[in-house]
Amino acid sequence: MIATVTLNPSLDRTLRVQSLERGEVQRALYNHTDPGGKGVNVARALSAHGVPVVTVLPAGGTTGASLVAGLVEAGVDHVAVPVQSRTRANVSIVEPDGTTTKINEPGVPLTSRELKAITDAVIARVGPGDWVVTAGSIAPGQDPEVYAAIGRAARAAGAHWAVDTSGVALAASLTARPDLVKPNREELSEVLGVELRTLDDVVEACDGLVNGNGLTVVCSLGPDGALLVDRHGAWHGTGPRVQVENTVGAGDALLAGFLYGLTVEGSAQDGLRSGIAWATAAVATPGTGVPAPDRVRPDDVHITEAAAATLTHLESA
Ligand SMILES: Nc1ncnc2c1ncn2[C@@H]1O[C@H](COP(=O)(O)OP(=O)(O)OP(=O)(O)O)[C@@H](O)[C@H]1O
Ligand SMILES: O=P(O)(O)OC[C@@]1(O)O[C@H](CO)[C@@H](O)[C@@H]1O
Repeated sequence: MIATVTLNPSLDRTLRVQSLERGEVQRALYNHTDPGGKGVNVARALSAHGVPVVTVLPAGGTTGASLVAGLVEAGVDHVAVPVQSRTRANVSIVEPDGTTTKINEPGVPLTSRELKAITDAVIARVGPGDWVVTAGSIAPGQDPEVYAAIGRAARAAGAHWAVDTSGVALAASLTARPDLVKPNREELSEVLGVELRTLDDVVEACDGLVNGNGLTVVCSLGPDGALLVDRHGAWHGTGPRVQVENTVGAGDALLAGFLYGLTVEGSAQDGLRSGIAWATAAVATPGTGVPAPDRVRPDDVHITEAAAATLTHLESA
């Protein structure tokens, strides 16, 4: 069983425009609403691939009700803890070449009673060998330790803990020793306070985390693919070139695919391969894309030992 937790989920609204003009009234060519938030997306992707998963989230107001309705419609097992504050709604504006402008609301901090209900719901669903994924931002004013506290409770229950968050919540999580962390390059750079221009820089930064804490790092690099670093080595993987529709949620598809490869197929390298295959399918899907199983092509993913690929300048740097 995999349980995902998103403390600041969102109802994701995607609008497609011909080209984004600041200060103009524009007509959308297309609009789409998805349940969103990083842990929610990880669960949507795993559920679409038949992996036993439950997603735990706070839900409030009409946006929360719409998010939950989307999970029901998609058949995603969930525990929605009722909260006082309205669930945020985030907006993505997508142009035909895939350029995406995203505006995320800050969200509202959860009360300690709401947090306890969420933690209790997670711990009730996991046991030894299961995974708990804590993912997404926390609202301004929320204690940065919240994900670390859930991670510690998960570990005490015998589960593994994966984290995908940013800023102070990521820093606090790292000190609590997760089993797996999935930053993107900017998040890694920010939390370590170092510039990461080349693949070599990223390998070195991930290595530092692995050596200090014994964890596994999957660092996503946008169009440059992703890097896996663990106690056994470092591998860089890239997917085939695809027509980019929308990159929102690509990192979540990467993490979901990684957990699928690790837990169903058996190794971290399998995880890197399926993670990149799922992420590639997600970027080719409109909206906050869930990679459809029939669009996932793990055989098209190219993986090399990172030692052989070092000093490559990152396209996205
Ligand atoms: N433009 C792109 N072309 C091809 N693949 C991409 C592109 N952008 C992202 N990907 C794939 O998606 C994965 C995750 O992307 P990215 O690094 O943008 O994650 P992220 O910043 O965590 O995303 P998000 O927070 O929106 O979920 C990459 O490792 C790569 O495999
Ligand atoms: O504001 P956060 O929590 O950092 O990110 C939230 C979010 O951008 O992440 C998902 C994509 O990864 C979207 O579904 C959602 O809108």
